[in-house]
Amino acid sequence: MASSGSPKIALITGITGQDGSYLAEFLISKGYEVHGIIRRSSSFNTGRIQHLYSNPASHVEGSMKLHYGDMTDSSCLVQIISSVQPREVYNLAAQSHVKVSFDMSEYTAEVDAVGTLRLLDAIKTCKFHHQVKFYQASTSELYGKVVETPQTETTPFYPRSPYACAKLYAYWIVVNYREAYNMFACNGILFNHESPRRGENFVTRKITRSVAKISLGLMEYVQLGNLDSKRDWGHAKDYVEVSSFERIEWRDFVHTYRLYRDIGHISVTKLQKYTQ
Ligand SMILES: C[C@H]1O[C@H](OP(=O)(O)OP(=O)(O)OC[C@H]2O[C@@H](n3cnc4c(=O)[nH]c(N)nc43)[C@H](O)[C@@H]2O)[C@@H](O)[C@@H](O)C1=O
Repeated sequence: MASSGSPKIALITGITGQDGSYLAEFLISKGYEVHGIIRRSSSFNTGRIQHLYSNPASHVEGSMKLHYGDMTDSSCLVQIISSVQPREVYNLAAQSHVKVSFDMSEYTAEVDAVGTLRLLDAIKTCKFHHQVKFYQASTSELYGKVVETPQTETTPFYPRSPYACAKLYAYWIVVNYREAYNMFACNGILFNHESPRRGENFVTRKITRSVAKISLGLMEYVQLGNLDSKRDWGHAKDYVEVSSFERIEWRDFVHTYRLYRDIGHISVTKLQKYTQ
């Protein structure tokens, strides 16, 4: 167990993604020992965190350690939690593409919904549920067919995709673990957030990449789908910092939400601390 002088230990699922990479950077800059779970792939999938290796050429890890695992594999989650002994767990792993969730709905539910349960259960199986702070990357897609605008923590959910339905289960299982086991478990409901590291099949990167290609004469036009969609956009770097327990410890979170709202975002970053 880490003593007070030891670095804080955080485990991030989805560390190779846009948010995972920014969160890893942020926590490392705060002196954390960061562990990440990566899926085995025949090609390297660590492009976004490559610069966090102490020696990128040889993949020698610095204050970041990677573990092979998968949200669909309970035993590997138990094994990783028991060996890492994290104090903070950030669950950012997901099949995160809304359109793809209609094509791969069962897989989306396995990873996004049951995967969250597996991770919580792994923490409990290891008997770490009273010492771990757990953050769940929740989503504004829970509001789906919105019931009121702007949305707040009390706005009813109305999910409209297999992705949103899976994330709704994850949201409630986190609440349930908090209430049933008195676990410090939080949901951060994040609206769209973008960056140069955004996946290329999300609409922002699709447009920016297409514009670049058009300007270079490599493409004639870009074809889009539904142009009536409305989104609230922020920068991923800001969003993960607000979501980290590093920030929550020194700032009242509801105040942070108000700050966000007051400066023009309708983003609701909801972190529900358990109440004794
Ligand atoms: C908060 C939420 O945010 C993200 O979900 P998303 O908003 O669906 O992401 P997007 O950037 O792919 O789409 C934005 C909107 O733009 C529409 N759209 C039109 N034409 C195209 C088009 O050609 N491609 C794409 N991808 N979208 C298009 C599309 O139908 C949608 O209405 C994920 O992080 C998700 O994980 C999450 O939690």
